[in-house]
Order: sequence, then C-alpha cells, then structure tokens
Amino acid sequence: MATRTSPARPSAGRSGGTSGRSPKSTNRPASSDKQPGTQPRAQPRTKAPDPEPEIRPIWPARLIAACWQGIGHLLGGVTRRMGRDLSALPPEERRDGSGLFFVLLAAFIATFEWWGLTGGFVDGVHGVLRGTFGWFAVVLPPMLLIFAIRVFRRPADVRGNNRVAIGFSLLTLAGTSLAHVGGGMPGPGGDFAGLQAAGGMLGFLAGGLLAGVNVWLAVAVWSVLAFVSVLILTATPFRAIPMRLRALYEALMGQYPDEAAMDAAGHDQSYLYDEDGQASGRDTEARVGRKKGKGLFGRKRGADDGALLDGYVGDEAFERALIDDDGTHPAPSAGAVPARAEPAVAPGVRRPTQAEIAADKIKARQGLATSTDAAPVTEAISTVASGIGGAGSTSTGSGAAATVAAPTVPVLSRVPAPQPPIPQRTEQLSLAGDVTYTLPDAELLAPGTPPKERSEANDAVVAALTDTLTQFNVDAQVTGFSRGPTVTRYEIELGSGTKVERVTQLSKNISYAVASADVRILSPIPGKSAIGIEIPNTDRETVSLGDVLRSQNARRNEHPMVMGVGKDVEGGFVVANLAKMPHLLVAGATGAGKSSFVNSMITSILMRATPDEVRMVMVDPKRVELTAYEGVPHLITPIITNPKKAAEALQWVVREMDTRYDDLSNYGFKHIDDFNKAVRAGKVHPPVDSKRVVKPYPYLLIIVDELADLMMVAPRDVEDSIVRITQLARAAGIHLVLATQRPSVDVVTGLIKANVPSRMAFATSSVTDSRVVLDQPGAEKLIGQGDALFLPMGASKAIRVQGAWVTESEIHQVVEHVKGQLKAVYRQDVAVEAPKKQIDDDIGDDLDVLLQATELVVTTQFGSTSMLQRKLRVGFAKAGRLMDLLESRGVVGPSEGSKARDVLVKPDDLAATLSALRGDDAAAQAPVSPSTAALAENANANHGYGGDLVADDLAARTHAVEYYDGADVPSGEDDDGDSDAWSLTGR
Ligand SMILES: Nc1ncnc2c1ncn2[C@@H]1O[C@H](COP(=O)(O)OP(=O)(O)OP(=O)(O)O)[C@@H](O)[C@H]1O
Repeated sequence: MATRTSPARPSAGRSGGTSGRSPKSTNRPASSDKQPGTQPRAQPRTKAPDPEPEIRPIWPARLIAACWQGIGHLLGGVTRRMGRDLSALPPEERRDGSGLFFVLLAAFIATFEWWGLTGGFVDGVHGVLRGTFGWFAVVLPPMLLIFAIRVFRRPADVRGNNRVAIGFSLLTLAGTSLAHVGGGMPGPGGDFAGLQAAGGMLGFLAGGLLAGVNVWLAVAVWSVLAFVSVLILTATPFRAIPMRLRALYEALMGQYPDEAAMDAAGHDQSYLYDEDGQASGRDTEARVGRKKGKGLFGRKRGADDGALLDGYVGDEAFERALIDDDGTHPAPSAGAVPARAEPAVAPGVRRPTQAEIAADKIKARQGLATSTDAAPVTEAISTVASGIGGAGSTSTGSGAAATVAAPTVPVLSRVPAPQPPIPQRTEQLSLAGDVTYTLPDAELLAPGTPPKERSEANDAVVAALTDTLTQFNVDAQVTGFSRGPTVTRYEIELGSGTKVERVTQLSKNISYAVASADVRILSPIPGKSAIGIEIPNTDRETVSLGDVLRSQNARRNEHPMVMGVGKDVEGGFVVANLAKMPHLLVAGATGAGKSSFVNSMITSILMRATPDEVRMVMVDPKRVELTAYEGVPHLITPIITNPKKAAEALQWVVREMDTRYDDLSNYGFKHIDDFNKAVRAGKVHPPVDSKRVVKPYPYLLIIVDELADLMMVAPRDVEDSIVRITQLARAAGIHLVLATQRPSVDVVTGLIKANVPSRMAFATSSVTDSRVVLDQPGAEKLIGQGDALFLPMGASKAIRVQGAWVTESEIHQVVEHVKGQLKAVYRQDVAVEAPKKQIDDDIGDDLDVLLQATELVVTTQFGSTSMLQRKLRVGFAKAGRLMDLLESRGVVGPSEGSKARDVLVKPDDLAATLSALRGDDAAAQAPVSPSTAALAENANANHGYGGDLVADDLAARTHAVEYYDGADVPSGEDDDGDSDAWSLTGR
C-alpha cells in the first residue's frame, strides 16, 4: 500500500499567521543548542520522506484492501458522527478495518442465528455456533456490534477496548455457564441437541465442574461474575453503582433533574417575567440554550468546518466571573449586582402587574394601603414559600404577625427555587489511562437551615427606622426589605425634593435607634433609586455550601472551576467561576472567615471537578488550615507549609506558565481551553519526530492561605512571580487565590493589587485595610464570621455576601471519597530546586565583613567608603573593594566622586539581601536535581498533565531550572537569625 502522508495541520493559517514563525527544518536541534528558558518549538508537519521503495501487492489484493478500507472508513465515519462528534479523529489513528471485521462477524452470526434459515451450509454454521455457545450464540451479534462501534470511535484507547473485550468475554462465560445449568446440565456424550439448547461446549466446560459440586453455588458464582462483567464493561467501581444508576435513570428519562423537579412541583415558570413584567422567555432560552448547540446526534449546528474549532474562548462578550440566575452572563447594563428577580408566583395565584405594585407603593406612601391592598404580593410570596417546604412554613408563621405590624412593607427577597440534588454529570468521567472517576455524591454536603423571609426583629427595625425618619422630619419611607442570612437590607425611598444626605447624615441616629453599631448605608442601591440600610440580623443563618452548590445557578453551569461563594443580601445564591476572576485576593482580620472561604472553594472544586480538569497547589504557612486535603489527587505537590518552598513553587508556576504559552503560540491558540478542545478533537499534532503525546492541560489553581508569610521571606521574588503569573496566566489556565489577614501595603503591594482584579473582603480592622482590599471603605463595617464584600472582576460595586460554610466532617467525607478514587501523583519538578549559587568567587573570604558592610550601609542608608573604613576598621583598599562588591550586588549605586553613593536597598529588604549574599544556606539543603530522564518519567506518570513528555521535550524545562539564579532566593532568615521567619507571626 502506498505510504499515507500526514495531512497539513488545519490550523496552519492561524498558527502560522499569528505566531509569525518561519517554518523550521524537521531536524530537531540538539537540546544543547537551546537557549536557557526556551522551550522546544513544534515543527510544521511535513511529508515524511519515503525510506525505501515499497513492494506493492498485486492489483486484485490492492483492490480488495482498498474496498475493505473504503467501506470501513465509510462505516467508521458514520459511527463517529453519532453521539459526541469524534469525526476529526486523525486518519492514522483510525482502525476502521478492524471495526468492519467485527460488524461483518456480527452480521454473519445474526444471519445464521436470528433468521431461522435452513440448508446444508447454514445448518453446518448454525451447528458449530450453537454447539460452542449454546443459545447464548443469539446474544453474540449485539455484543460484537457494540465492540465494533467502540473500535470505530475510540481506536486509540487500547486499554479501554481491552477492558470491553474482557467484559464481553466474561459475560459470555457467565452466560453460557448459567445457560448450561438452566438447560439441565447436558453432557456432550449423546445429548448434543440438549447441549446446543443449553450453554454449548463452552457452558459445559466453564460451568459444568462447579455445577457438579453444587448447582446453587454455580448459579451464585456465575451470577456474580455476570454482574462483575457488566461493571467491567461500564467501567463502574462498586461504590459508584448508585450514582451510575441515577445517571442512567436521568439519561433514560431525558430530563435534567431540575426540570423534572420543577415540573413536579408545578413550577409555573413565573421567573420568565423580567422586571417590567414582560415575558422574557428566559427559562425557555435557558433550556433551548442547553440544547441549541447540538443538532442531531450531538453534532454542533452551524459549525464552521473550515475553522480549527467550532468556538473559541474569546468569542464571549461581556465576560464576567459571577454566574447569573440563568447561568449566563448578563449585559453590563444589569450592573454589578444581578437585578433582583421578582418573587416567584405559585400556580393559581395571579401575578400582580408592575402597575399594581407601583400603585401599592404610592398608596403606601400616602398612608392609604391596608393589609388587603398588599395582599397580592404577600399572598403570592407566602404561597410559593409554603410550596417549597420548610422555608415556607417558617416564614408564613412569622409573616402573619408581621402583616399586622408592618402591612405596607413587603419582603423583597427572592424566594429560592426548589432545589433537587446536583445532577450527576452524565458523561463518563474517564481519566487518562482508562481510569473512571466518580465525583462525590451531592448528599455528602448537608443542607443548611431553611431561610427566613422575615422575623419579628425585621418588623421592629422597620418601625424604628420609620420612627427615626419621622422624628427628624425627613420625607422618606421604608418601602421594603430583603432579608439575607446575615443582614437585612431595608430600602428607603425619598419624597420628591428630599436630599439623599438627609438620610445618610442620620447614620448615627439610625445605629442608635436599631441598637447596632454595624449599620451600613448604600446610597443608592446599585440599579435602584433607593437608599439601602443594611442592619445585621439578630438571628443569623448559616449558609451551607451544599445548598449553594445545589442551587440553580451552580447546577446550570458545568465549568469545573465554578465555586459556591455564599448568599447575597437578597437571599440569592452567589456562585462564581474562578477561571473568569481570573485571580482573587481574599483578605480580612483574624476570625473574619477567610479560611472557611478557602475551604468552601476547595471543596467546591473537589465536588465538581476531576483531577484531569483541575489541579491545585496549596500553600499553607499556618500548617493547620489545609491539612485535611493532603493526598487528594487534585494536588500537584504535597501541601507546602514552608514559605521558602512556597516562593520556589511560585517560580515553578511561572515556568509551567511559560511552557503552556509555548504550546499556545506553537499551535496557534490564544487560550488553553481552545488548545484543550483541539487536543480532544485530535487536531493538535506534535512534530513528527517528537515522541510527545499531547494531552489537555488541566486548570491550575494556586491557593496561598497567608500571603504575608511569603512576603516576609522573599518579598521581591514572591511579588515578581505573582505579578508575572497574574499578568499572563489567565490564558494559560492558571489562577491564583491569595489570602491574607494583613491587607497592608507591604503585603498587598500596588503591583499585586493591580494584577489581582477580583477581591473578597471579609471584616477588616480598619477603613485603611478596607481601602487596600477593595479600593473603597465598607469592609470595616462587616460583622465577621463569613460576612464579606465580594468584588468580582469588572464589577463596580461590591456585593455583600454571607460566605458558604462547610463543616470539617463534610470536608473529610469529600476528601475520603476523592482519595478513594485515585491516589495523588505528585510532580517532582515542583520541588526541584535549582542548584543554588555558592558564595561568589569574588567575595571569597570576605563574606562576614561584606555582610557587616551591607548591614551598615542599608541601616544608615549612607553609602560612604570612609564610613566603612571607620566602622569596620579596615584599610582604604579593602573598604573600596567592599563598596565595589556592594555596587555589583545592587546594594549601592555607582560612585559619584567625593559624594556618598546612593543606597538602593531599603532597610525592610535587609534580611533578604543578606540571605542572598550568603547564598550557601539554601544550596546546602537543596536536593540533588533529578536527571532530565527522571523528570520525563515523572511527567509521563502524571496522567492528564500536559502530555507525556520525553526527555527532549523536558530539556528546556530543566534548562530553566539550571539557569535559575539561586542568589535571588533568600534563605528566609530574619533579623533575629530565626530562619523560620513565618513563626514570627505568632502562630
Ligand atoms: N461562612 C461562615 N459561616 C458561619 N460561620 C463562619 C463562616 N466563616 C467563618 N465562620 C466562623 O468564624 C470562625 C473563624 O473563621 P476562619 O477560621 O475562617 O477565620 P480566618 O479569617 O481564617 O481567621 P484566621 O486568619 O485567624 O485563620 C469559624 O470558626 C466559624 O465559626
């Protein structure tokens, strides 16, 4: 057969055009030729030179082979287009000939076993099949057909195909054995017809022996094996059986559980109405939206077959981290805070029109409203609330009392929609290496307390506010309130001609009237002509992470980086996509709830993402906050507790980012999601002479639980790494979460702040800290324990949320489940430290005196040679030499004649500078750098991690390691000579 040439890369135009690289020769340059820090470049695919003239078979053989392949490809192409579109499988990976063989075999057996034909040849074949398999021969065609489909669709998945083959073989053995027992255990001698009607020779051989011992034992053993064969075929671990059954049920019913539950609950889709009372069709859109991307058999409609991918990450306009009610990203006009949804209306209850609501408000202003006037709204809310269970019953009880006390003040909170469990992701989560992974069951996270819509405390506050406004003769009215888990926001509308300041000036009086120091005034409430007064609830509610993850917002979005944030002041669930933040700063005083937030975040990821989708690096200098997660397969390196190591890990992240960027630019993509999509579709081909197997890159989430501890040991290195990562890493799928309890300018420096766009501010101890975190005051007024202001990227106003809470025991259960699925495979190269520079030759024996000179110059900020002469009692020549050394190390500036030199290092950086000069400290502890081959082996062991790298491909990474300048990494010794600098924080 003629040699098949590789097709030109479909991305040629895009990649070639954008990267602007000239095509290189297919001969790879030797790794020694590479520059430090450079990565191997992919080579354009070219036709492989024909090594030798081929010996071609005779034409009839070629004709038959061509027909066979042609029919095979045709059938394979059709099969691959069914279900998930795999039609782009590279030609060299297709095994359509084998698939065709199994299809024909299935057809052959079906012809003789299913259609009852008779005749000499037919009888012969029938006799052989029945004699071998008994009546089980009837089942063989569908099994062969299923296997053929698998070979057509996943030819490269040899392990998976072997598994299916083993499963079917075991099923055949079990089936024939059971048939043998069921058929009266006929023997081959004499009763051959009986053997054919039972399990055939196979059944006799496999089941006869055990059945001879005890029939029931044989039935039990072979039934269990039949069941096991089904588990093997479906790649189902024992513990995943209930989840798989539920997924099967959902798939068979063809419904998302939320739809089913909403239909069952008689939900009338009232949330289809927008703020103007217009039918927005949002629900329909959401449902259609879920399906509209797919046409028949899952093929994307309107796919531009000429493009490398159907859609690129950059296609999305108005990208936001916050996930809105319908799971989409609303237009910016909606403002930073999602527009308040109208309360849901129960079936049979007429929804009041906007005009009626407005009329109610006006009447209320004029003091005309009666409890009957307000009835439509109140009735609608309580009816729905009672329809959704506990929440309703609680609120209805208190609501009745409230109606008497404050009939004109409606509750504005959203009524939470019914919450059926998180749908199990129905596609099989098979990881690299044919490992099947089951996400933790939603039930592991307990539901929280049912939310209250109003309590007597709320009515008391409404009365106090109204009283205060009246006392000070302010023409303003409390028009409603929305109760969140921690605070309630009371809305005040002003009469015409009344200044906003009239109300805001009263903040102290309001605090006094409601007996709370933590009153926060919002003027105006974003998106509304009303003033908001947030007052803490005397009866706070816990927001359970389970409830947040089971909410509609979270369930509609399958992105693996989606996390449950908490609940807003209106009682709506807040869910955000970490990938879109793209980096997050979490700050707040001790006990404000940072660590709890970080726990919720990690647990969200473990609940929703496989280790192939998200990998994490955890830095926990406090040593106790994140220990529960040790050993989860999502970790890329053991949890880092040493700040020095953490600083090095950040440098590894920078290198990893560079590697990913190299891949992106080589293959012509702008975002790792597009690269991954193309890899999964088989559209990314490594250079012909590379042994690399390209695999999708997982998202990489780096969590630092206390940034201050890192900034203390290596401020400049840490800042440099963070800035580089945050500036670039978004497209590489690398995201940073930095938590600190010291949001001061020396920890959250201007550079870090500028590059970390999303902020989560828990209660801070001062308004200055609030300004550092949010660039605005407000966080100092928060009441702690999970009360936070969330400012996602792009939002102009922060959203007040009560953070989601996950208990220690829930975390342990989730971690146990995850660890039970897969063991952590750590990447050794994260811990690989570059060989550190020893004391520089030019310093020689003068290290001690040089350190003294540095200390002197930096603490006095005076770069004078004569001062060194005097204080260190050295001669002029030596002092001059020391000054030259200090200049070469960047401690002082160049000589300016008789003037003292500029001192370039600030006293704060003295410890780091001294450590850098010592140089030998870290080097002595550094492990021996593993060989390139060892690194390659390790990287290959890391399934799903960017692909199987071979030594050549890793050479560049190790280059980066080799050229890594250890002198920049201070040892972490502080002024006290205590190398465990983080312990100075007192923990
Ligand atoms: N979302 C929440 N819901 C309910 N309670 C919370 C929440 N977050 C925090 N808390 C309460 O506040 C306590 C302190 O929270 P956490 O340990 O997260 O604070 P922290 O800011 O990390 O403090 P530190 O910096 O000292 O570690 C928790 O033990 C818990 O009781």
